[in-house]
This record gives sequence, structure tokens and C-alpha cells, in this order.
Amino acid sequence: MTDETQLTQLVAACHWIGAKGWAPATGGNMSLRQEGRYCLLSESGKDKGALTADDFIQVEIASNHVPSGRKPSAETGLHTLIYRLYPEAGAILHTHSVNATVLSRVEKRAAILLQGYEMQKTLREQQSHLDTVAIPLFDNDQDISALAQRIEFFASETPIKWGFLLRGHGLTCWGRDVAEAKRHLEGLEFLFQCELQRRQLEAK
Ligand SMILES: CSCCC(=O)C(=O)COP(=O)(O)O
Ligand SMILES: [Zn+2]
Repeated sequence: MTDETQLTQLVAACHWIGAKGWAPATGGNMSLRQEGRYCLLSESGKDKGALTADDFIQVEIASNHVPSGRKPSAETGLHTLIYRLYPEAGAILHTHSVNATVLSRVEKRAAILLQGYEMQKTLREQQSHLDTVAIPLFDNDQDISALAQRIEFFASETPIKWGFLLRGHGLTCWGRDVAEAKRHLEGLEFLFQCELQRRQLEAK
């Protein structure tokens, strides 16, 4: 699929995310790997539910250099880290849903463990509800390079397969293309909502 088709799909995915309420105000950021050494990242500070193709800015994956001098996402360093770590990653979606934000605060451990849900099979290579899916959970940080370094250190020991949560902040997930990143996002959001409700009901 060409970069242009993928960008059209990414813009449509951003509108879908906005309609779901998963990128309120200016929250969230989205990107696409281009052929070669660049990616396209959403512009910082925009309403991500109303982006157009012109709101995506080219960034060099190795250096975070922005040839145009425009201002891509404040979280550019997390996107480029993922593209460097995982050559198969073709698109990244970062969202601020209520469920991801609340669950990431309620959970005190360093991962959300999901088990027993058929919808785990929305995640690439998952084939059974009997397996345990671990979504890593990192403490949030306003220093994105420090946060990227922590994530890179974790990933050097434990590969991250679909995405991670930032505590009190949101979800970052990816796929080989926009369609797969979108499926992972929708699957994880469903699983987070189930997990929150299960915990609430079982606590009573
Ligand atoms: C009120 S959103 C705070 C920044 C953030 O977490 C985010 O996802 C959006 O930042 P960007 O620079 O990509 O607009
Ligand atoms: Zn964010």
C-alpha cells in the first residue's frame, strides 16, 4: 500500500478516534512510517479528531529532526523510539480515553494483565482467551526523552508487542499498518473497559 493510501486511512482513523471520545481537547497523537527513514507525525496542539493530511509533519526517525521546522507532537520521541525498536511497526496511535486513564491509575503494578477474554484475539498472534496478555504500564513523565529511555530499557529485556500505557495519561499502540493499529486500539479499549467493570463489580 502506498504512503498516500495509508495517510488517507490514518486521517480517517483520527476522525474515528475523535468520534469515540478517545482524544478529547488536544489529547492524543498519531503517526505513520514512510518508505525510507522518515515518519509522518500529527502536529502538536491540534484537535486530533479534526486533522487533515496537511496536519502531518515529516520527522526523521533516527534523529527526531524535522526538515520543515514545523512542530510535531510533543511525544514525537516515543513514536520514533517505537519505529526504531520495531521495524514491523507501520502506524502508531496514542489516545487519552477515560478507561485507559482510570485503569492505568487503579493498577499499581507495572503491567495490566488480561486473561479470560475472547477479545484478546484482536491482538496480533493471540489465539486463545486462556493466554495472559501483559500490557506494560510506565509512570508518566513530562520529560519525553527520559520516558523514552525508560521504555527503551524495559523493551531491551521484554519486547513490547502491541502497545503500552502511561499512568494517568493514556495508551500508545501500533500495528504493521493503520488497519492493524486501529484493531489493536479498539480491542485494547474494549478489554480495558471490561477489566475496569470486572474490578468494580468484584470489589463489592
Ligand atoms: C492536553 S494533551 C497533553 C499532551 C499530550 O499528552 C498529547 O497526547 C498531545 O500532545 P501533542 O503535542 O501531540 O498535541
Ligand atoms: Zn498524550
